[in-house]
Amino acid sequence: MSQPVLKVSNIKKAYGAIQAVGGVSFEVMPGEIFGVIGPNGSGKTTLFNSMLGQITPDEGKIELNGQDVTHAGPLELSRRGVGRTFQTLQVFGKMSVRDNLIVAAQEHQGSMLSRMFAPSDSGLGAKADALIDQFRIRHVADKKAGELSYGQQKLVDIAMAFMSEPDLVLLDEPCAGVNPSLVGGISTLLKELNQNPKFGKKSSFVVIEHNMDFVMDLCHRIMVMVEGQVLAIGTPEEIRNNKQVLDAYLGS
Ligand SMILES: Nc1ncnc2c1ncn2[C@@H]1O[C@H](COP(=O)(O)OP(=O)(O)OP(=O)(O)O)[C@@H](O)[C@H]1O
Repeated sequence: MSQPVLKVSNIKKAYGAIQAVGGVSFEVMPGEIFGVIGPNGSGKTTLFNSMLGQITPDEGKIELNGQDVTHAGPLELSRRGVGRTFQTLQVFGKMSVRDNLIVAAQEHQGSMLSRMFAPSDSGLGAKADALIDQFRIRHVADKKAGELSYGQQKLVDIAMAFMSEPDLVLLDEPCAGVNPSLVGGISTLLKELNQNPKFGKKSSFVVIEHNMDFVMDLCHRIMVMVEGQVLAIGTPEEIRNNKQVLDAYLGS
């Protein structure tokens, strides 16, 4: 059996008396799309921020491809192959869509100094163009990102995470604020990126999302969190039919 891309073991994080995450463990396998759901305040964001090096857990271990990254910061994690999208848009509104993608990859590649001496786009333009086609945003590639609709900006935001050819992409509410008519398109796109990656390298995804239809349709396995604990991990079918999940979350 292959090694997990991500292995999270007994992560705990408290804020004063609030145990935001109270001992969470799971594994994400290569090529897997793993969903994290749970009611507001169940600890999803705290867990995500631990995996992204933005907060240090009080206890537990996080391993990426078998390496301990529990204390790695966001930049180191990015260099080790972790891409991310944010709940709120991170695009530069005054820059073109294409330049946003190029800058996202440069951020990943190195320091300001190394970038100053690098050729203008270091071959990243071709990569940006490939993603622009895959994301079907060619018609807006030269427009300022700030002039695009929110849904289109969200697509640019997601594409930015794929510029660094990540092993693992953490998607924080990719459907938040997106017009329901676009949600199906995002799901199709993510499945396509998972099955037929543009750069010949399969990524695993961890997705936090409140839109249940989207999660059930997209994810191979889903983890349900309640009050900082794992209530269940299973396939969409198993989660849909789990009585505890229905009582604690889906049925509410
Ligand atoms: N920086 C912080 N300081 C104090 N308490 C916090 C902090 N961040 C989160 N919490 C608390 O930890 C608990 C878990 O919050 P968290 O944001 O991780 O949940 P969540 O599942 O992501 O919620 P949502 O779905 O609303 O984003 C909540 O009780 C929250 O109030």
